[in-house]
Amino acid sequence: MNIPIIDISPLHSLTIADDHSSSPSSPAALQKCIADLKSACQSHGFFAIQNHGIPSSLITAVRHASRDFFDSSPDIKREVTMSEDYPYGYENYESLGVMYCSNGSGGDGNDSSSNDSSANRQQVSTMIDSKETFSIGPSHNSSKMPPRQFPSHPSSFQRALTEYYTAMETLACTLFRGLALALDLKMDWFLQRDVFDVTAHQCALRVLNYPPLEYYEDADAAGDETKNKTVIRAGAHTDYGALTILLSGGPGLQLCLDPNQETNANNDTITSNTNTTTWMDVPHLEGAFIINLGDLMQRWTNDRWRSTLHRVVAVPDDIACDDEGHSNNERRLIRCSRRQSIAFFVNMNGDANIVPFESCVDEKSNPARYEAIKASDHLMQRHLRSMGKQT
Ligand SMILES: O=C(O)CCC(=O)C(=O)O
Ligand SMILES: [Fe+2]
Repeated sequence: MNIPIIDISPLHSLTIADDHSSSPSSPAALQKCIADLKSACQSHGFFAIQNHGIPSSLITAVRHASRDFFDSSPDIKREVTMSEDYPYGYENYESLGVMYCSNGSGGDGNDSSSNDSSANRQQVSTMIDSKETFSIGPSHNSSKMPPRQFPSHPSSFQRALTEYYTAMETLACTLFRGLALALDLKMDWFLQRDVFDVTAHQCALRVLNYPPLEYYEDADAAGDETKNKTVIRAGAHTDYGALTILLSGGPGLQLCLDPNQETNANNDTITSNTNTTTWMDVPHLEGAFIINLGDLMQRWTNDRWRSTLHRVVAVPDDIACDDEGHSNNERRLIRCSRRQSIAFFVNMNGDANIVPFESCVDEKSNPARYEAIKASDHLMQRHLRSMGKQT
């Protein structure tokens, strides 16, 4: 089983057709694209997109600028940090990571949205797991978010992130047209001024850096799924907003296929039997973006579309023998290279009123499961919950 790969070129011509400067792509190609989107949103809430229109030069520029930033001195990196007043900037998560046997376990237990019961996990050793991120918010004042701040170095950082952010806004609009049609809404439904407006949305761009890591594994564990250690780089979680446009930094992203993952968009009724938790590898496809739906979209669609639990695990890139006498096949040194990802979290206008879509509600057979909520209140609720503060 794999996530679907969807060619979104028909959505671009749909946009161009709007201003009558070009003929739309064939109706059949558009219909297939919409049907593929609908099916992916209902089944996994995850899909890859091709022909997205983002120039590879822009992607390379952000990758390089972000690598140079994370390679800078701690002083530079801490010039702009996340605080109560500024929910963006630099964050360094140095938590005590824990390795588990992969006997159906998952999650690092650090994330409040992780749904594992620790009773069923077998801890085999501990290690320091680290991840650094830098985020920016919208540039416009009417988003009610604080103005953007950048570190003084590298000089290319501000420009690369700013340009990438703008390109992602455009891609989000293109995707929203397709998603609206998949929900039997008018093509520009999501792009209304009081729903997702380029002068009022609260999208966030985050560059992520997972440093390289090394650990030992018993030689007899190699190839044995029940003995292999699973090293978690980002704990199991769902994303909060409408959708995420992810440029993955290599293999390691996994989504939860657990049929017992009973979750709603508030994430407050998650249950999971860890013995049956199944994680599916999301393939790393060079040149494609991974799209995953967030909790807000699940809420909006009255649980018809899915915000799926996902995590990042370390994937060994080579297995070397320890040069300190552990080459006798007792222990193997596992090396995992650095991972750099770029996530664009598509959040609606703060004031957007999120009421389950009529097309997803039936008074008798499938009544609305959620009250109306302002998009900014939903984000705040999810944020507070992730910090362990119930709302
Ligand atoms: O690093 C990745 O590829 C995934 C990151 C992620 O899921 C997130 O930041 O929400
Ligand atoms: Fe995520």
